[in-house]
Amino acid sequence: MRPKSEPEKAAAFTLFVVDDDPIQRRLVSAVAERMGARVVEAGSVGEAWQRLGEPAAAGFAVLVLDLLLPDGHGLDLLRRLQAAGSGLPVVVQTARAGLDTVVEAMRAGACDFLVKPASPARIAAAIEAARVLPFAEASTALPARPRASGAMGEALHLAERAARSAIPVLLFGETGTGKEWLARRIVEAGPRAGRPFVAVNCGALPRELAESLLFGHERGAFTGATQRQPGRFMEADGGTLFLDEVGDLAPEVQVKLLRALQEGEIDPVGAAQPVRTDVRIIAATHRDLEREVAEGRFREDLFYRLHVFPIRVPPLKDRRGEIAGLAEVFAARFSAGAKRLTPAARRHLEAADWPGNIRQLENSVHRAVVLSEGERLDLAAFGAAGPGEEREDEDDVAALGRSPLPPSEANGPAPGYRFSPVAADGRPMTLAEVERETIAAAIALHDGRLSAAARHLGIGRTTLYRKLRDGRIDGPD
Ligand SMILES: Nc1ncnc2c1ncn2[C@@H]1O[C@H](COP(=O)(O)OP(=O)(O)OP(=O)(O)O)[C@@H](O)[C@H]1O
Repeated sequence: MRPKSEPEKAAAFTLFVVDDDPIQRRLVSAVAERMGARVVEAGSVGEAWQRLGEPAAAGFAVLVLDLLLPDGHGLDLLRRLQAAGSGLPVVVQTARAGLDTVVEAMRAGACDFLVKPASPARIAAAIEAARVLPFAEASTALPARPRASGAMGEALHLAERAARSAIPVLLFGETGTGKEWLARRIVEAGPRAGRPFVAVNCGALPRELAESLLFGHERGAFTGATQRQPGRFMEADGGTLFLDEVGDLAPEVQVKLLRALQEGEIDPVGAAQPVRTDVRIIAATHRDLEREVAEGRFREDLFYRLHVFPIRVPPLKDRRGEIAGLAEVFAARFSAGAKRLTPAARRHLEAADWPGNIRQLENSVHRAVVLSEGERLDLAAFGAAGPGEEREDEDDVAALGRSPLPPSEANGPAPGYRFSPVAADGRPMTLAEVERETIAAAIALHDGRLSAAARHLGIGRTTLYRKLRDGRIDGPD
């Protein structure tokens, strides 16, 4: 519990600041002292290590650590602290140029980072967050020792760390692997739980409206702007903005996002003054952002800003141990607890490849729940397995004959395709738009191979060509 009453708020804590620059030390000390702290200072790795060995170090509440020190690197100190099992929360400070080392620092256990020159408000916020959020308390919503497989275990472990701070997080992984799901878990486990969580699919933002949808606009800022709109950033103020498919942002929006991340300020379209916001960014992408940078489609400076804490969410085929559990969770959810999978159905799901990952599994189970009549979700409900397979499960094989859909249709919607019949401006789509969206998704899913996309859509290649021509859908080159 955070203290609320005045006397408790003033209770002193000890801040340890390590920086070779006396002006920087003074700046941090002044902020901390205003927060009621006692400050201990050191100017080098050697001096810091010595102080940390003294009995008084047991009372240190937070360490603000510069990375470039005259006798070594702050990271080494951080690693030594971690190796020694110290629970001291560490906020690292770095010069603008050294941003790539921030990734390492966060991985080595730092809970936040400050880019010099950081404003007193930013320094105070980082110290406060580090101080009131001891690791154990912060991480209750994420399993401490995840039951997930190795690859997902690593992601959950990093997510737990990310939950402790307000730094940007970049989640990357195939579509449907649970990036948004993980973003929500990160937020729920941290100090922004219960505050706004605004999710934006950057890939679905119409280019000409993207800027004003994200950053807002003033009345009269452009033709049709009859009212002032706050934009998603302002909606997320105090909370979190989840930018899905961040790699799809147009270059002019990338510039504005960079500024928001760097300065904590946004420029609504047509506004005379910038607006300060307090928004934590969690971004996600299924693209190889490094390649996007190399090929000039994504700004390098923005990439480094977003990439301070990357977490890879592995595909479901590398997490087979989770499949049965997830399927049971979905079955229980969609049937209000009434239906369970048969062992054969579970084995079948575990063996499948799931190119659309958890979303595809979820869709399959949903469909199975709708199709099945009894309490058991058997192979037939999944439109699975020719007779001969899974013979040991008599009920399942017998049930195959009752499947109301042929297997190909019973496998769930196109893998990885998320159907959202709502246009970016919030109105229901027209049928033509739905068709365009579905075709575009199928083409994307098959990496631009039109024959495969046509087969997938159940139409001929010529029909697809015609639709591409008439529907103004961007086909591959
Ligand atoms: N560990 C999990 N437990 C339960 N449900 C999950 C889990 N991970 C993902 N899901 C569910 O799977 C579906 C897909 O997850 P999510 O939308 O987070 O994927 P994504 O990686 O963000 O996809 P995209 O890249 O297409 O946006 C969602 O309905 C989500 O609730």
